[in-house]
Amino acid sequence: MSQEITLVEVALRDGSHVIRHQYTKEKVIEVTKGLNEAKVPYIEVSHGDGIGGSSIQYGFSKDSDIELIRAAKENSPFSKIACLLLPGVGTLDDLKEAREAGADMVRIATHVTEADISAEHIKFAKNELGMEVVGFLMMAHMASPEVLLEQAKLMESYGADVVYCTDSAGALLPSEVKERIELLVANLNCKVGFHAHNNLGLAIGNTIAAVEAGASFVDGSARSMGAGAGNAQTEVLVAVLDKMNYQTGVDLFKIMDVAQDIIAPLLPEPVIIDNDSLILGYAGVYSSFRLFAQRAGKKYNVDSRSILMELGKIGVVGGQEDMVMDIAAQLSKRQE
Ligand SMILES: CC[C@H](O)CC(=O)C(=O)O
Ligand SMILES: [Mn+2]
Repeated sequence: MSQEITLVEVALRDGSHVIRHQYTKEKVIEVTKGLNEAKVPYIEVSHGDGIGGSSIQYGFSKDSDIELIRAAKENSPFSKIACLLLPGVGTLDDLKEAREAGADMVRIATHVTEADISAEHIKFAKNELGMEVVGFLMMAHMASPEVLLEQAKLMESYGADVVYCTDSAGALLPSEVKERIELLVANLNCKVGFHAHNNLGLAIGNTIAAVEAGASFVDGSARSMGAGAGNAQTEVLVAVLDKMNYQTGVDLFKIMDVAQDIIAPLLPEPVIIDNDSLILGYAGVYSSFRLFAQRAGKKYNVDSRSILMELGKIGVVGGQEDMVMDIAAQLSKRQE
């Protein structure tokens, strides 16, 4: 019997970074309808930085998370709706509103060494709201496999149904993915998931490495619509998994149509591995910092790659977006 793999489509959340969080209800409805026809099991809908992310720090949304989640749910007879929440960015009240608007699943995201801050949110989502809950450990390349496991165990102990190894910077190599996922699968009772970024051109390869190591949840974004060089491209992933005899239940032609006819026209430019995305993966920097570095580079007349290299050197993590301008200013002074 072939193994079942559950796919989470993230173009309506990770892809929000690509359009600076300007999704409208109408666009979300169009994409959601297409994904339902393609029989995608989960669709994640939120500001790129999770519910509550609409702010001066991360960029303001056009339509609110709650409106977008409600619009998706009302047009989603098949797919379940997921949302993302970072404790400290989104609150328990935000989560309750998201649940009332129709979110079936929440992914509680923390830096890879900070799982303890997810306890309250995971327990609230699971026990008070009756949601499916995922623990999402970001920037997984910054921790050893053993530390990742220790943090994953915490999330599992709070009640997470699935724990993800999240390669936020697209910095992991296939052997490193394999090592991490194997360790998680061998030592957790809950399911294990993997989220890739394609900055080193490894998103599909790393996702396959994760699946072969035992991950049963994987993320994809149609047309690779995610931060940096995007995620594992959903339609490609569906085709490859099918050739390998894994079952996703997703209709290949229909997901290809969503990517080409609905997602591609949304993109300001095709999502490719440009110089800045490549440096994200090489230096190990959060994928959503690419656009911040480009803006800071223009403002201070500094090569955005040098900004990203410096951010990688000092180990900047999600939530420290304001550091990008500071570093650009410092580099510009050094240039003078
Ligand atoms: C919280 C923002 C971030 O984009 C989440 C994510 O997709 C990642 O860490 O890769
Ligand atoms: Mn991501």
